[in-house]
Amino acid sequence: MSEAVTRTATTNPGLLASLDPLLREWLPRQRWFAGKGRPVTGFSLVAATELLPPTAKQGLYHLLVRAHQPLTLGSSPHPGDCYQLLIGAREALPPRLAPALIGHADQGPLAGQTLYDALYDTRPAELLLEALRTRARIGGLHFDRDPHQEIRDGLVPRMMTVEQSNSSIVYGDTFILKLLRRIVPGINPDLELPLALAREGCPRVPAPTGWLRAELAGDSYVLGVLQPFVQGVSDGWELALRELAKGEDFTAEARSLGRATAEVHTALARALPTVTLGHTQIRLLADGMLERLEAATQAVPALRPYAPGLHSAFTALADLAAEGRTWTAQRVHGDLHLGQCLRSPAGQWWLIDFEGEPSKPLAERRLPQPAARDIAGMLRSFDYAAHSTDAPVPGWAEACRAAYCSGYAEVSGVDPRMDPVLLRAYETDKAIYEVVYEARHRPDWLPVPMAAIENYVTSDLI
Ligand SMILES: Nc1ncnc2c1ncn2[C@@H]1O[C@H](COP(=O)(O)OP(=O)(O)O)[C@@H](O)[C@H]1O
Ligand SMILES: O=P(O)(O)O[C@H]1O[C@H](CO)[C@@H](O[C@H]2O[C@H](CO)[C@@H](O)[C@H](O)[C@H]2O)[C@H](O)[C@H]1O
Repeated sequence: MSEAVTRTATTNPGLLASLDPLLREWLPRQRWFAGKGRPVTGFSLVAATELLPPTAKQGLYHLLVRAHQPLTLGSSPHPGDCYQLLIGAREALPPRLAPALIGHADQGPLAGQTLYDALYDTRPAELLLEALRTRARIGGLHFDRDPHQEIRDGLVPRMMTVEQSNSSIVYGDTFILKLLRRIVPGINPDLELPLALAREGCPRVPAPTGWLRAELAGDSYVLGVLQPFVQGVSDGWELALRELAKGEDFTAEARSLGRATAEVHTALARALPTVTLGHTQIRLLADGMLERLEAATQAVPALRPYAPGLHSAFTALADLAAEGRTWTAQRVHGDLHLGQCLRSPAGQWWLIDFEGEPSKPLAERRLPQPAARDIAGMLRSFDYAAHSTDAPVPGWAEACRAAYCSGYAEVSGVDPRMDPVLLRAYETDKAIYEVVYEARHRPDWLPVPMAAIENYVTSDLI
């Protein structure tokens, strides 16, 4: 295997001739495809790296492929998002790889071969781990690791089957490798923040063991992060729904989650620069929220009747800044919700997935922001859980929200409820984001954030 990973890479633009017709069908169906609802008008190959010696029987290609999509119907094609793909080619697929099928190529260099998503396949997955272990460099792909953490040989890979925005492979219940699907140049917070937290010795986040980057035309792209796999965990979302179904209280867990969030925020504020936000910056923040509201009402017409009411949450924030109020901003998680929190059987909470909101530009995701942004995300999540159950428990979300804020205050010394205008602005912004997210990805869930939207415009309560 090490022979394979040290081979010189080749770039083969002809591959697209084989892939194009198949990707047009397959790519838009993937959960992680970011351009849903807009037709794909073509592809261009950003990079292609052969990871196995091509034989008549099997091929393995690491590809970065740009999908061209017009911004709106009839407009000119825009450069499009770039996706990371690991494409396998075989004469025929064994039944265990049926879920990975992309299609049968009938043109180009791979004509006659069956193409599939090779992350599901054992040998390609092993090869990625081996490359990280040996710090391999294959063409523009740089595999690296923390020299202080050992990566054992012989760990058996399995593809994760949970709903997620990227794709992850678990190795022998010891490591988890997340391969980012939509990739952008620059420092990715999904690697940057866990590395910074590891340096601070923060025990609430798994410390990165390895990482995969691409160096292309002077730009660096983070493609994947390997972390220790926390065994036997349940995520906060599963736990919350389980307790709700039993009509059980979740406030002890919510409080402990508030404490864990504050631990992470405190460590991030120590590890990376903080700034003070004054009138100008808060005005920009509020303007951004207003713009997102405007864009969301275009995308989801059901939001339109609520727009004036939602507007006031953002103007109230700008008004406060105009009166001279300032806020501290720091690096934050950026997309915190119950599904990003894992609880180990020993009762410890771990926070994962520091990518931020994937739809936002990287530079924006890396800006220091008030910690209230993450807190608002979690508060929304308790509300989501309460609205997603068949057996609603009156007051459940409110009690969890209060316990979470109390736990947060116990560790940080700051109770988020003391800043209701900021919290409300962030919660409203998050609920609007969720409306767009659900409309695009899970239309059946749209009523959940819509209920919150309705509530925000009819109540003053946080
Ligand atoms: N270190 C870990 N230990 C155990 N499970 C993990 C770990 N990291 C992620 N997971 C599992 O993988 C899922 C997806 O991870 P996440 O980082 O949220 O990916 P995505 O960005 O694709 O949504 C999580 O919901 C969790 O179930
Ligand atoms: O894929 P990610 O976890 O990075 O985040 C995206 O998907 C989430 C759904 O899987 C979405 O979260 C929303 O639904 C959750 C329940 O499934 C709920 O706990 C969250 O509060 C709610 O925001 C998230 O917004 C989106 O970015």
